[in-house]
Amino acid sequence: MTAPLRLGTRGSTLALAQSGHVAEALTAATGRPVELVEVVTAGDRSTAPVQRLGVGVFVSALRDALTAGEIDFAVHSYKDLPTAAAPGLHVAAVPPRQDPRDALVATNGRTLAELPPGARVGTGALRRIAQLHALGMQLEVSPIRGNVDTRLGRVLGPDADLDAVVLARAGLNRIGRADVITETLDPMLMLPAPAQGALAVECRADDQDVVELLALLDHAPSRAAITAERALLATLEAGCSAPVAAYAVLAEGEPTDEGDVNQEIYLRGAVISPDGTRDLRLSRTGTPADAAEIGKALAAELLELGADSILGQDAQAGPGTQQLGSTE
Ligand SMILES: NCc1[nH]cc(CCC(=O)O)c1CC(=O)O
Repeated sequence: MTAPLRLGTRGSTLALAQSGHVAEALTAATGRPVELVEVVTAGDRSTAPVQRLGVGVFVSALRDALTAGEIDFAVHSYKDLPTAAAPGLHVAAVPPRQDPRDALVATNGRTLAELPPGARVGTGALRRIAQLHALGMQLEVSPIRGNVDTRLGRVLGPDADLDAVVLARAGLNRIGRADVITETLDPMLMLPAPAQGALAVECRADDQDVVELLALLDHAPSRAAITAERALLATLEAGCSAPVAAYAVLAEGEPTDEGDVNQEIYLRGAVISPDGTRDLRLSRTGTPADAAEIGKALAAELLELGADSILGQDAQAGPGTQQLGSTE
């Protein structure tokens, strides 16, 4: 009998759901048993705002366990991965992406448009705070954090103190709570975080057996979309901490003269000041093979229009808004 592959995971409901899902898919594809190994990260132990901690805190303990050989692979929410490459590690699979959109969970079944001026909306991510302000609806946006259940409790629990929260639809789907969503937000209004809804399955780069097994779970269109979104983020990120959003979709483009089907990638990106008063949004189209170049080119266009001054403005806002990883 083959020894089970060890999959390192955080202990949160969301992480366990994601890891369990990948474990099942891998066993189905390879026949290899997978064992879950729980790893406690600094992010799980702390209650400080994620903006201050940086999302890297959720990731580093898993990466340390990988490097030390305590586990064979790990599953991350891709949007929580810093854009800097991790030495010696390799994202061997990007499984089919879940719904990347953000979702509103409001009291009394309300949609965003039904929230009155002064309504209290909770969210932790600067990207969401900025876009909520940019709507000009006089919403009172309060920073919240905690796991998905904690955040839902701010609206649905006995001690509810908010009118609504904004969360990733993918997270709610994965823990079986999509039923509480009162509106799925249009990406034109609430552009998702780069790589939202996607998973990164990571292992040691030199662990050839595991690299090959995990590659069976890779979904090329999802990887192309994430590549474009993260190239945009990485290009804008140089020392920045401002809200950056990006969303790429793959679609069938115009057929070639020979009648071949042509895949096209459509990337939309945004940089918004935290108070919502400066809001740059652009898009760009190309072929999936050029995903990274499209992301870089769109970032360059945003910088040309002044994204750097929005990013710089935010960097001067003080330690409370300093970021160490992505803005989520
Ligand atoms: N911010 C934390 C986080 N990291 C990943 C998800 C779930 C969605 C995903 O996998 O992209 C969430 C929750 C959320 O943003 O509401």
